[in-house]
Amino acid sequence: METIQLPSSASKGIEPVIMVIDFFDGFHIGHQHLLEEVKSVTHERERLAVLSIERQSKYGEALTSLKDKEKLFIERGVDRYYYIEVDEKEDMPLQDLITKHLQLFKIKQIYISESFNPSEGGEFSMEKWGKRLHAPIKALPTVTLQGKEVDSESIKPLVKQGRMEAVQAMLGRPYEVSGVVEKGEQLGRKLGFPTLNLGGIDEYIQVKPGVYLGTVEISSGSWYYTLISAGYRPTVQGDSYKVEAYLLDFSGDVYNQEVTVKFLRHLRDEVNFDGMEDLVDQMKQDEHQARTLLGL
Ligand SMILES: Cc1cc2nc3c(=O)[nH]c(=O)nc-3n(C[C@H](O)[C@H](O)[C@H](O)COP(=O)(O)O)c2cc1C
Ligand SMILES: Nc1ncnc2c1ncn2[C@@H]1O[C@H](COP(=O)(O)OP(=O)(O)OP(=O)(O)O)[C@@H](O)[C@H]1O
Repeated sequence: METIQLPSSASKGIEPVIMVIDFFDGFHIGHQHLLEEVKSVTHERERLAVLSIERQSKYGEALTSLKDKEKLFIERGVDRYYYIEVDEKEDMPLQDLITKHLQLFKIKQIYISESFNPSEGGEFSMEKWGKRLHAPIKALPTVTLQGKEVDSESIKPLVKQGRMEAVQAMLGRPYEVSGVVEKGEQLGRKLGFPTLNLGGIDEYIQVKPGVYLGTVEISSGSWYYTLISAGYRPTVQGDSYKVEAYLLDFSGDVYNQEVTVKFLRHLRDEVNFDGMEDLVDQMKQDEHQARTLLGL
C-alpha cells in the first residue's frame, strides 16, 4: 500500500480508482463495514483508494494515529491511502478543499458513508458534488449498535470515561495506542514494578486516569498481559499525563522500541496515596486482581 499526502504529483495520471472518503478516526465498525462493502463490489483489477481527512486542530483528540490507520488499511487490502491535513487556519470549506485535491484524479466511483457530510452540517447535495468531481458518488448505510449510529464522536467520551468494553464494541477491537518506550526516573524497578513509559502519544485522546488491564505488543507477534497506569501519578508528584505499563511475567530491556498498548478493562481510579508503601501495596493488589481475572 502507498501512503500519499495530498497535494502530490503522484496523484496525476494514475489509472482510475475506487475512492472511499471519510475521516476514518478510530477505524470503527462503521468504517470497517464501509470498506468491506466497497471491497465486495470492487473488481480485482480496480485500485481501491481511501481519502482520509486528518484534522490537525484535533491534536490530542485522535482515536487512531496516521500510522495506526496505515496498518489498518493494509490489513483491509487498501491499495492507496491518500490523506489531506486540515488545520484550524484552513478557511476553505472542507467540500471545496476535497474537490480541489481530487480534481486531478481519474475516479471511477466514490463511496462515502450516509453520515459523511463534507459541508460539515450545512446543505450538501451528493449529485452536485459528484458533477464537480466528475465521478459518481454513492452513500452507504451507516452501522448501528443498540440502535445508535456508531461514530468517532460517540466513542471519544467513552474513552475519556474509561469505558473500555463499550469502546471495544464500537471499534471492533480494543482501544490501543502505539508509541516509543522512553526512559523515566528509573523509579519503577526500585518499587518492584518496572513500567515502560510510552512516548510520542500526544496526538491520541487521553484515556481516563486510572489503572487498566491490557496487553502490550513489544515486538511483532510478541504479546504480554499488562497492568497499565494512565494519568498524572499524584503520589510521586507527577507533572504530566503519562501512559506506563507493567508487563506480567516479562523481564528485559525495551527502551526505544515501538510498542502497542491495548486497553481491555478499567480496574480502578488513580489514587493520591500518602506514601510509597501504600502505593506499592495497592500495585500488588492490582497485580493479584489481574492474575485472578486472567487465570494466571
Ligand atoms: C499497577 C500500577 C498502578 C499504579 N497506580 C497509581 C496510583 O494509584 N496513583 C499514583 O499516583 N501512581 C500510580 N502508579 C504510577 C506509579 O506512581 C509509577 O509507576 C511509579 O511511581 C514510577 O513512576 P515514574 O514513571 O515517574 O518513575 C501506578 C503504576 C502501576 C504500574
Ligand atoms: N515487567 C516489565 N514491565 C515493564 N518494563 C520492564 C519490565 N521488565 C523490565 N522492564 C524494562 O524496565 C524499564 C522500566 O524500568 P523503570 O520503571 O525502573 O524505569 P523507567 O524507564 O525510568 O520508568 P519509570 O519512569 O516508570 O520509573 C522498561 O522500559 C523496560 O525496558
